[in-house]
Amino acid sequence: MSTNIRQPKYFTSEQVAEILTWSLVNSAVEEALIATGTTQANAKESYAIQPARSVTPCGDYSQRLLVMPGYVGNYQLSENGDRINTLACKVVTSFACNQNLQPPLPNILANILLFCPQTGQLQCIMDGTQITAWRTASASIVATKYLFLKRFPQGIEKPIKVAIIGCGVQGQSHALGMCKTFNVIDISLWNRTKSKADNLANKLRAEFPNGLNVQVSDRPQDAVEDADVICIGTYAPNALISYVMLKGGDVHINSVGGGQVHFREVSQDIYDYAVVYVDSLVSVKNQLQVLKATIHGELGAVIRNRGELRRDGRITIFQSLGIAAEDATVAQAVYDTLTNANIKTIHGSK
Ligand SMILES: NC(=O)C1=CN([C@@H]2O[C@H](COP(=O)(O)OP(=O)(O)OC[C@H]3O[C@@H](n4cnc5c(N)ncnc54)[C@H](O)[C@@H]3O)[C@@H](O)[C@H]2O)C=CC1
Ligand SMILES: O=C(O)C1=NCCCC1
Repeated sequence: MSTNIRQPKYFTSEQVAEILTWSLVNSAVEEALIATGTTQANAKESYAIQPARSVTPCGDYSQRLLVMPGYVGNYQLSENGDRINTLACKVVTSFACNQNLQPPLPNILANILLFCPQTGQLQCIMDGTQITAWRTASASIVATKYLFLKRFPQGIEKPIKVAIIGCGVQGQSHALGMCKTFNVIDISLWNRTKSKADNLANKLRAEFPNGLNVQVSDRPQDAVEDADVICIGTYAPNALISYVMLKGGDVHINSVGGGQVHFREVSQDIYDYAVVYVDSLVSVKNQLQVLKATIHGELGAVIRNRGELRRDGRITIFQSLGIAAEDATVAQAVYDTLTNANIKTIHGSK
């Protein structure tokens, strides 16, 4: 039998990295968050179908394979772009031992499979390691914009002080993304091994030579004491920050670390005072049962103006679990740029 099946393209980590910019990733991730929460095909709105990811422990829980399928329908990658559909599946491993290898490997390694949404044929496999780092920071950026900066008259122009707790892959992408996207005047870094925070500080000073004050802190409490926005992403099994460490007034926390013992890096007393939003309520059922917090709603619902933004919530937490729709829309934007398809995507500086 003759066959029209074509070989999928393969895009390396270097090819993907060439394309990634904060404006491209932020708009793709915002679309994914908006689509999440509507699961029905709908002529007017975007929607997303993303079953709970499967997790296969490989020996013990510190080594896991996660499979994250997602379909995002009827969405736009840019304001004037056509409405498109994307079918993708990220296959990602999280092996905590990788950092001890010589030379070290990232703990989290990913590939994204992108399929033709009409035929189901595999179009390409692209490295997803960079995309995971960028899209997770980007979800925190979108959360900071809608849950925090929109509270103030200056909006995204408001000068802010940021703290980064954990300067691994996520800490680095959060620091760079926050400083590229917002008016960050001060950034404080803390990491268990101080040299990692020092390295990130040097990188930030080189990248933002004017107007950004970069500090390395000896303790988490020193890093967060003046912070408006805190980004925390570690494998810590115990709380690293607690309520008394926070400044009074408005504070927003992006909590991305899952870790081996789930979701313990922010203390219970902060959850008790905070208004908590998530990326996906479906994921909460599967992954967040251990968390003793009332989940107020999905970030996407706030963006769509369907979900209420609680005005009395002076402390907000964006509890990020990571969703397939984010990987799908970013992978689509990268694919379109690399292949010149749907080319009305937005580009910007790195
Ligand atoms: N929400 C999401 O979408 C995603 C969440 N993650 C989670 O983010 C977290 C960080 O991931 P990566 O940056 O890729 O890892 P990484 O290994 O690059 O960095 C982890 C950092 O945490 C610190 N750390 C580890 N154990 C600690 C402890 N007991 N106390 C204090 N600090 C500790 C390390 O010093 C390191 O700098 C992990 O929990 C990971 O599962 C990762 C990807 C996506
Ligand atoms: O969303 C993701 O991608 C991941 N989340 C938790 C850790 C592994 C990757």
